[in-house]
Amino acid sequence: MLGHVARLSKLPLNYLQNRGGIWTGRGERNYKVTVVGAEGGIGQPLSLLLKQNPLIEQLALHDVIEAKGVAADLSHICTPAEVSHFRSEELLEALQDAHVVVVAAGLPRKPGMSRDELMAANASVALTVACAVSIACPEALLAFITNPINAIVPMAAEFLKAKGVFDPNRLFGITTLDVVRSKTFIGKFMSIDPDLVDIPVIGGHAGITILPLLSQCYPKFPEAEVEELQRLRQRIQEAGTEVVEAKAGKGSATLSMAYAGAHFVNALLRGLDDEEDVLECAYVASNVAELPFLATPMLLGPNGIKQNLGLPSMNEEEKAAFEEMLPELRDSIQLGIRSAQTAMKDIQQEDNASEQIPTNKRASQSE
Ligand SMILES: NC(=O)c1ccc[n+]([C@@H]2O[C@H](COP(=O)([O-])OP(=O)(O)OC[C@H]3O[C@@H](n4cnc5c(N)ncnc54)[C@H](O)[C@@H]3O)[C@@H](O)[C@H]2O)c1
Ligand SMILES: O=C(O)C[C@H](O)C(=O)O
Repeated sequence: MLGHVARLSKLPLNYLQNRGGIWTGRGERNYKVTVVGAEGGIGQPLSLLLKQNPLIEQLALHDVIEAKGVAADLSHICTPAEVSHFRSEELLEALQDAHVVVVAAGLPRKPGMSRDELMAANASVALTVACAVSIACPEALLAFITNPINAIVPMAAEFLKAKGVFDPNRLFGITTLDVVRSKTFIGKFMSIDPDLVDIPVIGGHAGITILPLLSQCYPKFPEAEVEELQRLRQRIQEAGTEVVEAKAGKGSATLSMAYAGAHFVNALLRGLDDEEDVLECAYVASNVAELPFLATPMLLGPNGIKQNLGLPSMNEEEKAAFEEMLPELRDSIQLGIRSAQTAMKDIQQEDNASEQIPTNKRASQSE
């Protein structure tokens, strides 16, 4: 027991100020946040948590399912954020003037599915949002929860590039849940408050691409058997599947994801608010390693990413695990880029086809 006290006593004096409780912003600015997929398993609790964020002045809810009831319900909570709701066809209005757009729209996994298998259903959802953002609020910070994160973010980037509005500092895949889980499982392992645990999680957001760097954990691990650490890492990597299986066909993590999403959105807002030292891990466009997208720690600021802190130190075993996951991550990135290119080709073909229809027929078709 005293070993833990000794380790805790090595924490810096300002450590408590930096703890990861959800709301730590100074609340000096008022922001608009749009939640896309607000009616869903994640969207509803995420919106509940965001309604309590003092940095948010306007909380816009959008879903293809009418979000009127959820909006009315949330609007009775005695916090300043004004809640509005938008119907399926009102996405652009929902996004108008948004500072942060968080996307929780799309299908969740069922037992036995990989995240990449969700691409068939979720690519078009994510492209729709990326497209609307490029029109309504190209300067907003755009953060995807929608799976497969490893492919969705590269796809959105490719699409935004084609639209001429891609800013690598403003596009994020939210991997905070991997950090939240790491803190929780490590806290339990060390018998300490999980919020005291600080650990970088790099790579991506699926299986072995989720790489918690246990060697960089603070507080440092007690002398643990290598096998014990490997078991801990595997549990973090498979935690999503643990929830999918426990829910037995009724979806994937929603409440813990809402917590993680609300934490990440708050970090983005604190960055916009120019708060110092806002440090998070996220999956972003990157040139810190050989792959063009990677989750690493970064500092957030008024324009999104202020500084990508790059690859943390790794021990030999972690370096090997990092190398081992690169091919899988590369495949997902390519899947994303290909999906964007195919979608853009399809859109172009449709445009060309409609241009070839004589004007009088086009008019009668649109009637
Ligand atoms: N990044 C992560 O760590 C993480 C964690 C958990 C879940 N997820 C992913 O989040 C996504 C949502 O999960 P969920 O459990 O909330 O699913 P859900 O089915 O409960 O909710 C999804 C919501 O999105 C809405 N929606 C679908 N298409 C839309 C569109 N085009 N525009 C607006 N809204 C649309 C649906 O109507 C629904 O309300 C899934 O893809 C899941 O895999 C990611
Ligand atoms: O596992 C899933 O499909 C959902 C999410 O990515 C998670 O990690 O919980």
